[in-house]
Amino acid sequence: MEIIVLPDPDAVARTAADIIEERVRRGPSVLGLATGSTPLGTYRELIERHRHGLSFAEAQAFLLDEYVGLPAAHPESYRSVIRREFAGHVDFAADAVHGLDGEAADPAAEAARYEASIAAAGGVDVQLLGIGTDGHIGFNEPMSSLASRTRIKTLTEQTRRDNARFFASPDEVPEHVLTQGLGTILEARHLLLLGLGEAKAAAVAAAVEGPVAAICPASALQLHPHVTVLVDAAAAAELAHTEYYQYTYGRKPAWQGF
Ligand SMILES: N[C@@H]1[C@@H](O)[C@H](O)[C@@H](COP(=O)(O)O)O[C@@H]1O
Repeated sequence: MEIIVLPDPDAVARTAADIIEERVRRGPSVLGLATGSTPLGTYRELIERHRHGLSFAEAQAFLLDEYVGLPAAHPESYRSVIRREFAGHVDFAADAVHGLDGEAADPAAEAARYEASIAAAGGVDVQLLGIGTDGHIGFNEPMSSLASRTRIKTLTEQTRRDNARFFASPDEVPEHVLTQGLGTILEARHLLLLGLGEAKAAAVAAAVEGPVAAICPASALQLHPHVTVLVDAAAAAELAHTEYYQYTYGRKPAWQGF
């Protein structure tokens, strides 16, 4: 795991975009996209680079999760959010951006279909991840099995409160979601976890320096051979070993498989 502490959210966005750009330029790629506010700067940076020639025409993308019960056209469905914040501004081919159908009559069948389509694409090359204040990734809430696959989950009250800002009222936040499982996420070849702001400091510290435990789903990343964690100074505030992370970052090329 490489932990890179950067001065501010802009530096996190630029570094995340560097990693994604490097993979996209290397040839056909499969990107794993996250929603939430954390990756928005990265998406803005990638859109800007697209305006300067970076093409996503050979890339495919898979979303991490989706609310159950929201139609695709709802402004807060994750399929809408990704189109509005990123995919709609770059040149992905038609049908290259895949999401879960939150309105599927049979959520288990939808989850199985999604797993199969990720596999058919050859798996995810770079998976972008945010982190919830409770340590969730995707919508894998605390106590999710570290081996879980794509499935329906019930949101915690805390996550519903955290996400209420995107809806007209807290009651409108769906109670259920479909999410890639921790086992699914761990199959991506490179995991890129972003943490911004002091509200994430405790979750980042638990994920990176705490024990691997279902109480902090993001701690499952410690089991993966190629993880890059990009945090701003505020989100790094509760890490105990920042001196070491800064020291190593200055001494070897970042994210290239150390
Ligand atoms: N399902 C998403 C996660 O993928 C995201 O990481 C988390 C944090 O959101 P934010 O980045 O807005 O803090 O929110 C949601 O619950």
